[in-house]
Amino acid sequence: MLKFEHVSKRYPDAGEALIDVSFHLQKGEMAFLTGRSGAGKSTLLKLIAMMEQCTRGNIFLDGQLINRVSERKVPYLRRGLGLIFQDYKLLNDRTVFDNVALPLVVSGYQANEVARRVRASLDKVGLLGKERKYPLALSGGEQQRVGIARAIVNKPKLIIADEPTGNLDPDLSAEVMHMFEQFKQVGVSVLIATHDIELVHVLGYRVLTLDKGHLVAS
Ligand SMILES: Nc1ncnc2c1ncn2[C@@H]1O[C@H](COP(=O)(O)OP(=O)(O)OP(=O)(O)O)[C@@H](O)[C@H]1O
Repeated sequence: MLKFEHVSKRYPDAGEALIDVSFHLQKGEMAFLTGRSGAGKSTLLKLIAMMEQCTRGNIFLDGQLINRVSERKVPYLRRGLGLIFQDYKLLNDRTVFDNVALPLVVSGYQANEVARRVRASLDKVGLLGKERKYPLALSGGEQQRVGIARAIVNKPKLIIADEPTGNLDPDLSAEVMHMFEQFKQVGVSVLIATHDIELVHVLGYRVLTLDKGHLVAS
């Protein structure tokens, strides 16, 4: 599903953020990405999200080479990805429904299909009754679930999450992880960057560890 082959990334005027990173994440596999601050976790996720380009190596997403794709193709390829962020990145002047609907509207879906899919996504994260609320009227855990509903509404094959539980207490973090496990069970691959070593060990999934840009455990 996701394959890194000897991937390196150097930012202009900065050192190497990733050095010769290779790994393969299978369909329906869930893994954590850990490492100290500055180890390169966010950089690795940005390469997958096509927000940055690697300087060496190849990255395959579902068999397609995604480094060096033309700008025109990026929105199309991103539809196969669900992106989740620590700070939710919701539009606070739009309702929960509109936030979740956004990727579908951008993709040009008909209104009735949008409504059907948004409700299905909100149902999966347990927020069906909150469609008309605005994000700031929700708790942090609920806002993150809106972010998750938005990430899955396009039925992605791979979910990547950058510190998704960073702002949540342990109970809510466990709840969010449980949701990821449910996606995994229906064949979605999930890669989660986190500092929360305790949570990683409790759950017992594969751990990819970065140290100063090198993948030291996978
Ligand atoms: N846009 C950028 N321009 C220049 N250097 C950058 C940029 N983004 C990251 N870096 C550098 O690349 C290295 C890896 O950073 P990255 O953000 O990927 O690490 P991280 O493991 O996600 O850290 P954190 O846990 O603090 O988010 C760091 O040395 C950082 O300063």
